[in-house]
Amino acid sequence: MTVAISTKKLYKKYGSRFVLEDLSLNVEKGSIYGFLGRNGAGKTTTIKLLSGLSTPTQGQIFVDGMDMSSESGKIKQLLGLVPQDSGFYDERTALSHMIYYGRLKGLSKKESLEQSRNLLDQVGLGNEMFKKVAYFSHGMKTRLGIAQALLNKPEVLVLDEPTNGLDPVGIRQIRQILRECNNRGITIFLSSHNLLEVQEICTYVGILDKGKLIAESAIEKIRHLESNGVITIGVYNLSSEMISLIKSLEFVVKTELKAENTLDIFVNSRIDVKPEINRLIVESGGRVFKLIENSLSLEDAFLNATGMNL
Ligand SMILES: Nc1ncnc2c1ncn2[C@@H]1O[C@H](COP(=O)(O)OP(=O)(O)OP(=O)(O)O)[C@@H](O)[C@H]1O
Repeated sequence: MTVAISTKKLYKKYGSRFVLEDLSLNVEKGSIYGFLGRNGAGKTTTIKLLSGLSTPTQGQIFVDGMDMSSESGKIKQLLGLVPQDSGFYDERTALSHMIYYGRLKGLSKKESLEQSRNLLDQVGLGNEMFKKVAYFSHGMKTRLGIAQALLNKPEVLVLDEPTNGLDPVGIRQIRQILRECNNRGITIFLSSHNLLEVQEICTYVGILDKGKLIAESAIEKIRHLESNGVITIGVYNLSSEMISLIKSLEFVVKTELKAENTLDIFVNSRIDVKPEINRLIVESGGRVFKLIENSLSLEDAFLNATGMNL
């Protein structure tokens, strides 16, 4: 794969405490990479390192093949950052804000005006460009932050929890904007603790837990980390012997008793194993009243991977 961002054995220490340890991640060019982790896992710390706002205690960062330690200036040119709290000047209009940042990024007056107008249109703020930022909603500010990051045509867009605190309409707007950016070839790296969000938009996911990358993969594979489906079986006369028999099946990862006679069976198999489970129960004298299969959500995969549901 062609790599847009990679880190090699990255460590970050605050005081005597490591908040990132041995972090080696690879973001494929053209992908939408979801960087998933709980509060305090180290997502913002990583984003600051990737965008050159902070330096690692140890390890290396490469963006588009360039080493951050020696070429951070060039990297900053091709990377657009949307931090969690973009500092906007309340008294400026959206357009004057954009032009100001365009100039800071080295664009000429004309280029800056042209790009600013186009980008504000792209993020749905075309009709609000003469409004002061002070009157913007949280969602509008997030969209303005994205427009700002897109000035000077970055190849990679890095966003720190872009949908945090937004309502469903705001979330959908951001998702749409990011998809359009990605369709134009921009690689997207976004952090989130919202599993559904990541599942909805990302093609790749890395799961960060207490400063360590515990999984990184195409989203479909993460979903299949331990089990790729949950089969719920209801048996009128479910017994502990029947549960033991089910547990002994090769493709069964674990079981969870939901109610007196209902069992969730986490399976890892590419073929439909319901008939085999049904046969086993019936042959042991069980009277089955329900047998359904649900695919495992990313949340379940995440909880499995972090061991939080044990
Ligand atoms: N400047 C700092 N000095 C000391 N500790 C810090 C500093 N910045 C972050 N930390 C600590 O590093 C850990 C990781 O923080 P970070 O903000 O990267 O997590 P996060 O995954 O982005 O969390 P959240 O989802 O809450 O934003 C936390 O324990 C935090 O308290």
